[in-house]
Amino acid sequence: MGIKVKRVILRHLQMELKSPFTTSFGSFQKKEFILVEAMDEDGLSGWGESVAFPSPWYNEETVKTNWHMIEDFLLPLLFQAPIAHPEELRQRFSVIRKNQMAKAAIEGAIWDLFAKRQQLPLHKALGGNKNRIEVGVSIGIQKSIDDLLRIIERYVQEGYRRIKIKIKPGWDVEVVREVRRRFPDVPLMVDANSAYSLEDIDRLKALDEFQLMMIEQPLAPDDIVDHATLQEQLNTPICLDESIHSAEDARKAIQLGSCRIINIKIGRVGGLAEAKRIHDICKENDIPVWCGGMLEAGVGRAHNIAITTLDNFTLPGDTAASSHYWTKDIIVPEVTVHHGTITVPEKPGIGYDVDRQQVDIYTSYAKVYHA
Ligand SMILES: O=C(O)CCC(=O)C1=CC=C[C@@H](O)C1C(=O)O
Ligand SMILES: [Mg+2]
Repeated sequence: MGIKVKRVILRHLQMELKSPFTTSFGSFQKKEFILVEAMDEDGLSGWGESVAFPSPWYNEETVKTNWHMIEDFLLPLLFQAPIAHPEELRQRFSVIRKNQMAKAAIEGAIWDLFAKRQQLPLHKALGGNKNRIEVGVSIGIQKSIDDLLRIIERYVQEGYRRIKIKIKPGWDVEVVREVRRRFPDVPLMVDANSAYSLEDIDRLKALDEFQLMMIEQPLAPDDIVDHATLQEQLNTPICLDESIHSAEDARKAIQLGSCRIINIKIGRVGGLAEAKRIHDICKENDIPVWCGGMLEAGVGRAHNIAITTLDNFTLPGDTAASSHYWTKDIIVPEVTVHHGTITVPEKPGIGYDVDRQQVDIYTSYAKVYHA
């Protein structure tokens, strides 16, 4: 018997980050996002989180475009017919071009609902096979190299399994050299968020001497051709983030040799089902994957933990502890990291309870939609 979604509540939340997060394209002090609650006939709730930011810096979606897409296009499709399995939504939503983050927010809530109805933890419903996952941490651009070194020191001591730092022209080779001098053995990677072009090839080649695990998304967000040219000339593996929106994109990037690693973000690729497909294609081609982060609150973080239990997620992801971002998260218990690992929760669904009181505190407005 399929899932009949009776009601969906969209909430607009605002949460203050403990410290600002700065990348090559901008700085965030607070997180503004849409939380999705989908209810079935039995009164069970499934939860999803949109990872779109308020401004279209990382990609073209925003909180407002997501709200519009969900309200005007995706909810009518969702309410149209019962859902036997959440994987059906990929097909049902395919009449809407792109808008992956909006689709993923709804699909995530339905996966949670589906798993709860099956009395299964989400990671089992997805076919995962780990009870513990390894995680790293992503550190934004800092005011000074000394500040950066101090922050890295703290996370290395906390046991995070790899350190990712953000780079941009003017904050790259010299910074990485200092980090390596101080931490010669730490698993280290850099993320450029598309701040370079092929004209910067010498600068990027200069990073080869630092034994980086990878360089994430050095070139344009819509490119896989120049990345192939660059990868040919670099020893360091390129990891694609912004350029991969689907399993088809992954197939083409692998075929062209544009990368040796892929960062999977559930929101960027349109949901858990597509994330799984990318995982599978990468696995067939010996391309390791890891789970990226979008400064998620607890619900999105729980989805990230679940997908990371698939076996080709062999590299530590960006899923840091709740306390790395928030004074108080929206789930109970919060996500905690011990010796660089997270214990995968075994409760049905996303495995954490949503703290409704905390959600209310962060909610600026909400709207209820009936089937
Ligand atoms: O801690 C996290 O959630 C990861 C943060 C992170 O690295 C990113 C968040 C948001 C946009 C990007 O700058 C980015 C990334 O590109 O991976
Ligand atoms: Mg990235």
